[in-house]
Amino acid sequence: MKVFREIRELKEYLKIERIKAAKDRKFPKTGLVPTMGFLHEGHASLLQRARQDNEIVVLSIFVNPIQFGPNEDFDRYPRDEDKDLALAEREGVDAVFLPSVEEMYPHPTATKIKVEGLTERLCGASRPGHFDGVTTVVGKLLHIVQPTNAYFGQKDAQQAAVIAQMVQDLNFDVEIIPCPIIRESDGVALSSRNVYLSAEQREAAKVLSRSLQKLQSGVEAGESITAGEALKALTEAIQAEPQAVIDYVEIVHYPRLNPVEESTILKDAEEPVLVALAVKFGTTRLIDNVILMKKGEALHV
Ligand SMILES: Nc1ncnc2c1ncn2[C@@H]1O[C@H](COP(=O)(O)OP(=O)(O)OP(=O)(O)O)[C@@H](O)[C@H]1O
Ligand SMILES: CC(C)(CO)[C@@H](O)C(=O)[O-]
Ligand code: BAL
Repeated sequence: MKVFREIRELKEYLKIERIKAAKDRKFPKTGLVPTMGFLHEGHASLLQRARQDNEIVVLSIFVNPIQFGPNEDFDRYPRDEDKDLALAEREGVDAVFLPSVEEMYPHPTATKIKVEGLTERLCGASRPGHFDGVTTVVGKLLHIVQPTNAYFGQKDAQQAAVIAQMVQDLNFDVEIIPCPIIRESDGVALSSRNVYLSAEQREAAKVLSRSLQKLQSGVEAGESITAGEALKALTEAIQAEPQAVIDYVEIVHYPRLNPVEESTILKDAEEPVLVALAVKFGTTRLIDNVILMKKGEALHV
């Protein structure tokens, strides 16, 4: 496994790998998995999917300062390079890209990529400018690596939709592959930020997946619950947990994120429905969601 800290070195490596393959009249597919590190089994699942689909797998690890707000956790975001490299090696990654902030942003960023509309709701409303930072860094990574496929987790469902929109609007030649949420055995979605939680907060955090999954199994079992009723039930369940402070609970169509009418019976919705929430436990903000779809329907971003 190769580790690159400079853009120039990574591009040179990819060029050589592609020239070598071209001699055998092959064009190797490249899969990119962008992350902020402190890797867990959620990240591993993206790497496994990338390994299945591609000849070359590139993992990027970069805690991107421009997607954090001034009062957010950029400085204390968890980092563990040795552990990350061991997980990457275990998953058969070919190249890890670990740039410094100066390498990615040698000048104050005069140029940003902004996706309008989709970024104004949900996490975009709570974290102004966040998605401009995400699309700018992902745009740069896509240009640097030129992957065939790029992999994003559905835990960040809005992020996957925003990136897919950017790729479509700006004609990036890449397939965006959404991957399912990986959860702990008690239902809590894996997240690097879970390390911030005290034992009591970690216990309380179970309310998120428990209430989302209750809704999902009800809808899948054919219950006629409306979007308005679902929103009320979810909000009440979370408010009943004293440690939890709701940032938002929303029910929208996916991937366009347009609101679902309160009177819509969820099991009859024409398009997939995203039930998404962001909830604070102390200073730690967690997100989680479920996507309600018709049986056998495939997820598109
Ligand atoms: N539990 C999970 N299941 C599937 N994918 C995940 C999971 N957690 C993170 N990912 C995906 O991994 C990629 C990198 O995410 P990131 O490094 O921010 O990890 P994270 O655990 O979500 O961290 P954070 O705690 O900052 O939200 C994103 O595409 C994200 O959606
Ligand atoms: C996609 C990403 C790596 C961009 O910094 C980040 O937002 C994340 O880890 O989900
Ligand atoms: N996984 C999303 C990155 C962030 O919260 O900044």
